[in-house]
Amino acid sequence: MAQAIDTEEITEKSDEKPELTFKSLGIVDVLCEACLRLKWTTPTRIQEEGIPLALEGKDIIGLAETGSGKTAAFAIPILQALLEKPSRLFALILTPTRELAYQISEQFEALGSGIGVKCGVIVGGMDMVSQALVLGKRPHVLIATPGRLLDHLENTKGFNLKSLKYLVMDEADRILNMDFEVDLDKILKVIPKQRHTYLFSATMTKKVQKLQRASLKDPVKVEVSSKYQTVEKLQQYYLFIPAKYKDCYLVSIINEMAGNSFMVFCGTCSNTTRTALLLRSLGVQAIPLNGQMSQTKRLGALNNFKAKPGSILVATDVASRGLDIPHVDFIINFDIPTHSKDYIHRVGRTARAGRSGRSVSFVTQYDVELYQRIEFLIGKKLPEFPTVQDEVLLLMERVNEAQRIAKMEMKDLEEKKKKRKVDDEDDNRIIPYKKKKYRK
Ligand SMILES: Nc1ncnc2c1ncn2[C@@H]1O[C@H](COP(=O)(O)OP(=O)(O)OP(=O)(O)O)[C@@H](O)[C@H]1O
Repeated sequence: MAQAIDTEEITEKSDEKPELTFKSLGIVDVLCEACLRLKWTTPTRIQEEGIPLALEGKDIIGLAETGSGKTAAFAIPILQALLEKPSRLFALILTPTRELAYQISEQFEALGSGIGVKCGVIVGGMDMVSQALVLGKRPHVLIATPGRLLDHLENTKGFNLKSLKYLVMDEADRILNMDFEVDLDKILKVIPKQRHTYLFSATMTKKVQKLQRASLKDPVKVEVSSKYQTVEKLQQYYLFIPAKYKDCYLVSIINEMAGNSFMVFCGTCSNTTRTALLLRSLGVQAIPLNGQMSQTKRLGALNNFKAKPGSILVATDVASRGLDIPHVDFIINFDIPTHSKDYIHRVGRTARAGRSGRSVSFVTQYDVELYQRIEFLIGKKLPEFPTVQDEVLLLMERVNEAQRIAKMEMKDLEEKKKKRKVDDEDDNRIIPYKKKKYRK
């Protein structure tokens, strides 16, 4: 009898799966401790599958849904390699937007705090002096938007691209669809062949495969989601509305769901400004974010939104990729995205790291085809968001007044902008050479 109990115990124990931890993936203690400080106890799937391969030295193409921890999937192995062979200018991370570049830098710093990692960020809109200052500090990890990066790097004294051991393209499909391909070709030529390359995104394109054939050495594909998968815990809806009532429906949903943090996506920069002004005149905390804003204003807007749960970020697709703001619980596609793939990234700003979230896409009589393309891409038919039109239209009078105020304020802003332009042109006449150089 005693014998039988023993055997049962042994069988039970050997059936147990060994606990999955960062340590069990081969991560050194100092980095495991950093993960624990961030309250990450278990690796996510892309980390579980990607990190061991990266530690073996493989090149990786990683596909995993939004909010699934791809940043750490490439950051942890790079930090571990850096710890083994400390060297300056060790890794170059390319990413499509400025906000994302700073976010990635913060994540590297949080994970690498125990090993004293130094990060530098170079983004569009920075002048040459600031860029030179960043490079002058010779960071271990350089995070950059591609832009004219290589020209700057080549012209910077003492900067040797040959020291780079790691190249990452975060949101790889987006980077490869930007206008920077010439730069990329150059970068791939200059960085030594024995570099390690990681391409990560929640969506992939043929271009990534092309690049892979052209310049990666036998990469391993780690696909833990399908190409166009949205997050399981995200409740997605559409809402069919006549174009002339759009504003009313937006205000109605925001009123009804007051207390939630929203991201409202618009198709143009000017619509983000107009919509934010309209919401503000109705007493709603709305913050615009678009690519026409200055670097300082963009970062300010984002920090403002992050610091104020319950507020509303009204943004173009400049905010659709990669931004990780855990408290976002509602996405509104006020203008339907023209590229269906952007839909996946936009709605992926909520329901991150296992949380739940909701999204609603406004579809007017002009958007039906675009919307059908989205449904086809994600492979599902979405339910309609429940609203009562009669109740929504009760807001009409207040919204009309807010529209009028927003229109006037837009006009004011445009006039101010025109005046600034004239002032700039005057400046140009005084110091034409300097201005030209800085504007490049
Ligand atoms: N192992 C983990 N356990 C718990 N949370 C994690 C873990 N790894 C990462 N996270 C958290 O998950 C969130 C999303 O991570 P990240 O921004 O890297 O996602 P992503 O896959 O790059 O998303 P996107 O495709 O939208 O860019 C972050 O807040 C991060 O802190």
